[in-house]
Amino acid sequence: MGIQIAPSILSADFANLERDILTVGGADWLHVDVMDGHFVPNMTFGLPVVERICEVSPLPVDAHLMIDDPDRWAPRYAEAGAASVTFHLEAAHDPRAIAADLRSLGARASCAIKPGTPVEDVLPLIDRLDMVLVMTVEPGFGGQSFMADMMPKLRTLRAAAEAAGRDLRLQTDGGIARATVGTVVEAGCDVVVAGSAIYGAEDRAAEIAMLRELGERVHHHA
Ligand SMILES: O=C(CO)[C@H](O)[C@H](O)COP(=O)(O)O
Ligand SMILES: [Fe+2]
Repeated sequence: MGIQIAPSILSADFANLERDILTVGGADWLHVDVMDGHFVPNMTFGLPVVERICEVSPLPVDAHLMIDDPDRWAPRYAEAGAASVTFHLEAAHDPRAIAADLRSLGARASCAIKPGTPVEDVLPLIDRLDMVLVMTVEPGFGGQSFMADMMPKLRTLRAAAEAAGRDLRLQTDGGIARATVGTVVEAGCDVVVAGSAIYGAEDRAAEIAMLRELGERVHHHA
């Protein structure tokens, strides 16, 4: 299996979302950041907008929910059409129940941890999850610097998934660009989110291809 690229529309032009969604069609997922102004100090959009994004996107939608009360809201994003739904462990009351709800709605279940959250907190859940997101910035904003000190979390998760015989995807989000994609893939990441690196590029399709190539080079040797 190769690596997957997930452009984050946080760095798109929100007045021209459909146009900007269509410029990243060569990727694998469309990464959609939902922020509620409570769990993170920033707001984006909610269910009605994500529902329309799912209708116009040629790529499967990877919803990253930076919101309080995912127990209540995460299943709604699966119903809205997201193929993968990531909730934050720090906000979840019953993460196992959320994961089960998402899967029963036909979505992939994914759990994210913030930089300050130990990887040990998510390890007991990996048999219920399709993906774990290791944040490589504090969630809330695009364009921040990559935190290389999160790489041990990826190594621990990759080893635990292998030991359990689990086909677990590992995603990283925040500060990923040409200079850092090899670092995350080498540590075990196979789903790479990039916002400013892709949307800030003059040729977005070429940037996606470049990130994929740089990641694959490391992936095959890892
Ligand atoms: O979840 C996020 C921020 O909380 C975004 O997905 C992330 O910001 C991507 O942007 P960049 O690649 O510019 O760091
Ligand atoms: Fe994100």
